[in-house]
Amino acid sequence: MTEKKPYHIILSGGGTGGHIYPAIAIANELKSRFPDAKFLFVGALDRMEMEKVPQAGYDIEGLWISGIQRKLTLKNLAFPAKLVVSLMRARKIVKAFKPDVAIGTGGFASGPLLQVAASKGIPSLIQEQNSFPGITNKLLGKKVDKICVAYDGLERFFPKNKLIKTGNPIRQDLLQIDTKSIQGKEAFKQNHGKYTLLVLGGSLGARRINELVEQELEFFQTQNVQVIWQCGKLYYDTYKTYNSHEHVQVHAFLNIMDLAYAAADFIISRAGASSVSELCVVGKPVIFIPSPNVAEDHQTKNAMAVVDQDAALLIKEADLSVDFENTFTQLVSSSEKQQQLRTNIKKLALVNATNDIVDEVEKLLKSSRI
Ligand SMILES: CC(=O)N[C@H]1[C@@H](OP(=O)(O)OP(=O)(O)OC[C@H]2O[C@@H](n3ccc(=O)[nH]c3=O)[C@H](O)[C@@H]2O)O[C@H](CO)[C@@H](O)[C@@H]1O
Repeated sequence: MTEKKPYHIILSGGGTGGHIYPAIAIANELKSRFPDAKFLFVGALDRMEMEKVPQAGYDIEGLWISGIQRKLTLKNLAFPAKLVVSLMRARKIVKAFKPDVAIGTGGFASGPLLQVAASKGIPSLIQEQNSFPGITNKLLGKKVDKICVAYDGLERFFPKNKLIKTGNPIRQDLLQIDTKSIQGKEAFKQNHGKYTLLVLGGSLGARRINELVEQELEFFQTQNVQVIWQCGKLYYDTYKTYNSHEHVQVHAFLNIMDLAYAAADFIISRAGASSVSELCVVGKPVIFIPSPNVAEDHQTKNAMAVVDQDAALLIKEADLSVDFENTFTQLVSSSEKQQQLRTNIKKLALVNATNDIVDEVEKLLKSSRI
C-alpha cells in the first residue's frame, strides 16, 4: 500500500484581527484533525498577521498588497502594480506549496492567493464574517467552491448554492470564560470592591472610543468603575500616561482576551464581526459603539442583530456626548437589566462554527484526492 502524502493546506486573510483570528481558529481545528498536515499562511507585508500568525505557531508569507482607499488618494495609484506583483508571487507560492485546499478569511490580503488557487482548480472556501461582505470576498464568491457565512440574507451577494451558515470561528480559549473570573481579575490586578469595565476598540483601536474614555475617566471613578482600556497600537503613546491612575489600565493590544473578557463586569466595544460573535459567547452586558467608517455601515448591522434581541445596548458615535453617561449609569444601577442582557446575548452564541467550517474543508480535502 502506498503511503498517503499529508495534506497541504493554505490559508489567507488579514489586514486586521477580524480576518486573522478566524483563520488561526480554522487552522488549529484542522491541525487537531490532521496532525501531519502542512500549513502555510499568506498575508500582507507589514500588517498584523505577519506578527500574530507566527505567534500562533504557523509559517506565513507576506504579499506586497494593500486595500483600495475609498477616498480619493495618491496611495491608490500604486494599487494596480501591487496587485500584479502579488498575483505573480501568489502563483509562485501555490506552485511551490501545492495546496490541496485554499481557505480565505477576507481582507485584501486574501484576494490574490484565493484568486490564483481557484483559477488553478484547487478546492477553495472563503469565510465571510460580516452581515455585509467586504469587496475581496464579494469578488472571490464567484470563483470559490464554498462560502461559509455568519448571517442570513447573504444570497444577495453570493451564489446561493455555495452558501453555508456556520457562524464565525471562536478561539477555543474563549469558550470557558465563566470559570476564569477570579483568574481574570487577578491577571489584570483588579480591585475586588469595584466593577471592571473592559473597553475594546477592535483589533486596531478606535479613535472616538479612546476620546470618550479619556473624557469619562472621572465619571467612571464616581461610578466605582475601574477600566481595562484597549486603545490600539497606534494610540498607545497618546494614552499610556493614564496608567498612572489607580483605576485605569491602558493596553495597546490584549494578548489574553479570555482573561480580559473574564475579568469584565461590563464591556464597551466596536462591533467588528468577530468581536460581536465572541461577545455572544462571553455573555456579559455590552454597549456597542459601531464604527461609522466601514463599508455599508456593516458594524451597525452586525450589532443590531444582537440589539434587536434585547441582548445588548448600542450608542451611535454621533450620540455619545448626549447619551453615554445616562445609558451607562442606568446599566450599572440595574442588576435586572444586566441579567436580561447576559441571558439574551448567550442565546445568540454559535459555538460550533469552527467545527462546521472545518467539516466543509474536510469534504473539499477528500474531493481533492479522488
Ligand atoms: C475598522 C475595520 O475595518 N474593522 C473591521 C475589522 O475589525 P477588527 O479587526 O477589529 O475585527 P473584529 O472585531 O471582527 O475582531 C477583532 C479580533 O481581535 C481580537 N482582539 C482584539 C483586541 C485585542 O486587544 N486583542 C485581540 O485579540 C478579538 O478577540 C477578535 O478576535 O474586521 C471585521 C471582520 O471582518 C469587521 O467586521 C470590522 O468592521
